[in-house]
Amino acid sequence: MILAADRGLHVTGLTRVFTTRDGTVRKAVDDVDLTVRPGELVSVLGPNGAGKTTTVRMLTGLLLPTSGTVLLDGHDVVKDRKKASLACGFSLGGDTGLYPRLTARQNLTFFGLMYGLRGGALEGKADQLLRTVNLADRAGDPVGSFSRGMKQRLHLARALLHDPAVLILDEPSAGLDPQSAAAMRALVAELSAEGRSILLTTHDMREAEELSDRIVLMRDGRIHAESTASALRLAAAERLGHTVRIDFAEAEVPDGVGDCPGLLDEQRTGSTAILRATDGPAAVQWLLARFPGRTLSVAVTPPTLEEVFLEMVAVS
Ligand SMILES: Nc1ncnc2c1ncn2[C@@H]1O[C@H](COP(=O)(O)OP(=O)(O)OP(=O)(O)O)[C@@H](O)[C@H]1O
Repeated sequence: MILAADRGLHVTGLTRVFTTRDGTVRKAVDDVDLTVRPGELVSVLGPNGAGKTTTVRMLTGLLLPTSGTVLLDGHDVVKDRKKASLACGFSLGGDTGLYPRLTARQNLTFFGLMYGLRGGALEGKADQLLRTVNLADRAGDPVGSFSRGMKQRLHLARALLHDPAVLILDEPSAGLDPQSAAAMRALVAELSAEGRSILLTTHDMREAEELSDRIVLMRDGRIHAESTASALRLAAAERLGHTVRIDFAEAEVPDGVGDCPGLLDEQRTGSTAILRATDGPAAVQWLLARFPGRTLSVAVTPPTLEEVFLEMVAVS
């Protein structure tokens, strides 16, 4: 029996060291702790080389950790490989993992057999998943003729064949056109709402912010920060300041705006000023008191997730 506390993904002290041919030792992943509970969606963001792919490969059992543990619904990915693989579905994208000469349905049938599905149950599951990922009308076409977006969707269907509790998705919408990417996000959100634990990597800040309960920022193999998108943005505001947009009810931004306390930067276009201030709410108060009845609208926003990310990358 799996205890409720063990459900989902639990990673402790995960470390992977590579030794290159010239003898250089590189810690690609360094002491990573991570938990994704049932129904939670966590996005891992990081610059190229941060260690995301190496982490994902260890979570899915494709790469042995140097040290640390990965539990998938309570099953150790190294010691209890079979049960762990039944608890986890993964979609790593790309051309590997699908047979190009087989049709979409034949691919799902093949992998379904490997998971122990048979006969009507297997056929039913394959049909249901083909509908879920919107490929029912292309079920009989060879996968080699599929676009990248169609392959991404088939990868996801493959990952769902055994109805896993944990889903690991490496850049699920990479390279997709905006419409296909939006459809993929909607699908991932549905799978999360079903109560699965989902961990995904992405370079798309909007995707991360839209989908995630929590965001993990990785750099140099380590977790640099982990929180909700809004908490990360608010914390960054203390360092980077807020953006204050103020529209005046007159043709031009009046003189004196530049005297706003804590001003870091100022841009003016016609009757609109966009300021960067250390304390946004205090700046708004000051502006409203300084220009009473002369403003149409004022909005204060913390740094965007992209700005949080760029700040992390800049600090080395
Ligand atoms: N097989 C390997 N041998 C040696 N070094 C490796 C190996 N695989 C990865 N690395 C190194 O480990 C570090 C992390 O790589 P990884 O591919 O995990 O990063 P990533 O965050 O997924 O990057 P990207 O966003 O480009 O996919 C990099 O410095 C990389 O060069």
